[in-house]
Amino acid sequence: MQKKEPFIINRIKSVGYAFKGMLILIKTEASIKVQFTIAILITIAGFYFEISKTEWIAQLVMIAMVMSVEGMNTAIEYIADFIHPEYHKKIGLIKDVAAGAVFFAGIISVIIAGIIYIPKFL
Ligand SMILES: Nc1ncnc2c1ncn2[C@@H]1O[C@H](COP(=O)(O)OP(=O)(O)OP(=O)(O)O)[C@@H](O)[C@H]1O
Repeated sequence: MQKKEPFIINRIKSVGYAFKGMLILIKTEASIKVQFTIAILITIAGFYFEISKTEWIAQLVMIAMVMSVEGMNTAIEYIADFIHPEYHKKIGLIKDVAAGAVFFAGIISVIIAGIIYIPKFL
């Protein structure tokens, strides 16, 4: 029987796997690369325009939201391609719906960015 590893070792390993997954997303996924670049630029803008604490919270939540949902979308695409690499209407629907979820987060983050930054130019 395999010896059960201590809880803390198990948790540390899980964080390691999650970190590896995050690096894979940033290094290999074009959409994540674009979103990561936008996240850096908008963070620089946050410092430049000295946005408020509430604006920082809204901005950071939206960065996390978009990148997390995009990561999940990528995982769904990987599963879809693994279980059915050939063309199938249902796979198309699954991928479209997963991409649609990212779109929700994307639209809301553009609106929030507008609420934060448009008044800085008026
Ligand atoms: N196996 C398939 N069967 C049917 N339609 C597919 C299939 N693979 C992809 N599609 C269609 O092509 C679209 C793009 O799929 P793809 O896997 O290329 O995602 P992507 O463009 O890389 O997405 P992202 O930019 O989020 O990474 C899907 O939303 C779907 O409409």
